[in-house]
Amino acid sequence: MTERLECRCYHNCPNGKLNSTCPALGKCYIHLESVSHKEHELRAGCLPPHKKGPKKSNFDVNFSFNATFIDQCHENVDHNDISNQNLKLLCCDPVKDGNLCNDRLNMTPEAYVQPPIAPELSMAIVIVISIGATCGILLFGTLFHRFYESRKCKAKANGHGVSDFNSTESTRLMDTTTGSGRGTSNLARRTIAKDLSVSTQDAIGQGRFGSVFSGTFRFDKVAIKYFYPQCEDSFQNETAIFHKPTINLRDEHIVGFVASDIFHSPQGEIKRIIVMDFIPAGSLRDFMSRNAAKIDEKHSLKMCESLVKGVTFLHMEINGQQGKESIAHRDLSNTSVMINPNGLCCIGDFGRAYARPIRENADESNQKPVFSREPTLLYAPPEHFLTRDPLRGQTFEEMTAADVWSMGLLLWEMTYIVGNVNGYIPAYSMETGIAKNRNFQFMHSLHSQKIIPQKPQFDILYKTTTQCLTFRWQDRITSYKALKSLQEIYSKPPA
Ligand SMILES: Nc1ncnc2c1ncn2[C@@H]1O[C@H](COP(=O)(O)OP(=O)(O)OP(=O)(O)O)[C@@H](O)[C@H]1O
Repeated sequence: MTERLECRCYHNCPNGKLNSTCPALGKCYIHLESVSHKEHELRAGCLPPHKKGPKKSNFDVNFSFNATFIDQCHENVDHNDISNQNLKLLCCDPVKDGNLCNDRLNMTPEAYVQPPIAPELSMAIVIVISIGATCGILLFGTLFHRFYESRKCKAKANGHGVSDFNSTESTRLMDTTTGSGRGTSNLARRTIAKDLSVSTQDAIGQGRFGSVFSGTFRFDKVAIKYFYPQCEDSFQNETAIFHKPTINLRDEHIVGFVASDIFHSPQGEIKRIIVMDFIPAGSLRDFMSRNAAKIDEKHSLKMCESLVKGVTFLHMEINGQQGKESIAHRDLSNTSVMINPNGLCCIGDFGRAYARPIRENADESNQKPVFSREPTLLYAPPEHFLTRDPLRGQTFEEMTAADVWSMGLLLWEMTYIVGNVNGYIPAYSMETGIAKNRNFQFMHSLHSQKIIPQKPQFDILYKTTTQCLTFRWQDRITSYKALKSLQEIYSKPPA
């Protein structure tokens, strides 16, 4: 009785089993394919009997195996046909080599060869890389442009290149109106647009970051600040502060925020506006320049107290539903403080402000991000020029101490004006002369001399003022302490 010969089969058995045997009609094979460096797939099974003739012989489809492999196991095989270098096939003849001969075939995987990339795939990779490179160049270009624009903004902020009111920028802003002459014309076309009207004639002033117009919003008189396109970060910062749900800045000492908006002008330019309460008397500088002779001791003290109250309110963290985060203003000056109809100070311009999140630890080492916008140099504290590393962020305590310095200079201005026949004298004017000279280098050399403004005639607040004007920020009193000192002074009966 002749023995019925079989081959070992893995993954390719006629009975569908994983590991079994199959009837050996021809040769037995093992087949190892390396899928990667680590993964190798072993198959084994029976090949159909070899037939001479066309390469792709009609063998039993039950084996579902590629005819190319059959040829490799017979004498007429062309081994150069094997295109896949990660594939190895060995055969044995069960008639000569014995039953289940492929069990004894030994095959180890060879070093995995990275298969060549198909031309379509390489084309796809080339396209993806080209698109990526183009996007990268465009992105770089955009970033460079924005960096350049923000440098321009900073240059303006430092007092270089601030155009006067007939500048191109102003003209462009005016172009956004219908230009119908007197009367109002609608500027904003979206969200707040239907309620806002502004006249081309009603320009109030111009700062480093935008131009201010007066207008009406839902029948209330408002001031509308149009930010220069390159000063987007100031607009974003101010808008973010007023829109933060954790900050409620409704207070008599803060300029009321009405709305902010971004829209396209009819010329397609992007306009960023902040609408705020209109303050008829304008800034502290405007008010003191126009009313120097009228400011007496009583009014001076009221103005000083209201400023200190405003700064204390900003610095204070208030818990509860109507609470607020601690805010450092970081750009207090004679133009960011306004004078309300009661003749009291209210603080505006939050383009450089920083709000400390309520739960944040007051840890001094907790450095805040560096802001690109420069403060108003005259009111910036000495450390801004002498010791600060511009690449290093500040702690929140340094920021509030900087506010206290600026507040000290404003207290000095509001007391120095009393009885001063020369009218309004901004801080350090005697020392720095013409305003145009006040660049960074100038302020650096001024503060290197450790000069603080001289004692005014009306000197009741001078002690508190000097406690705000210490050269080491760590030695300055807090705004709250300044408020307490002022209230103590006011409570004393006149001598
Ligand atoms: N809410 C307002 N009501 C009335 N006038 C305002 C109001 N806000 C600003 N102004 C006027 O517009 C001027 C320009 O204000 P803006 O805030 O643009 O710049 P600034 O504070 O003067 O200077 P900078 O922004 O460069 O520090 C002010 O000096 C003030 O006269």
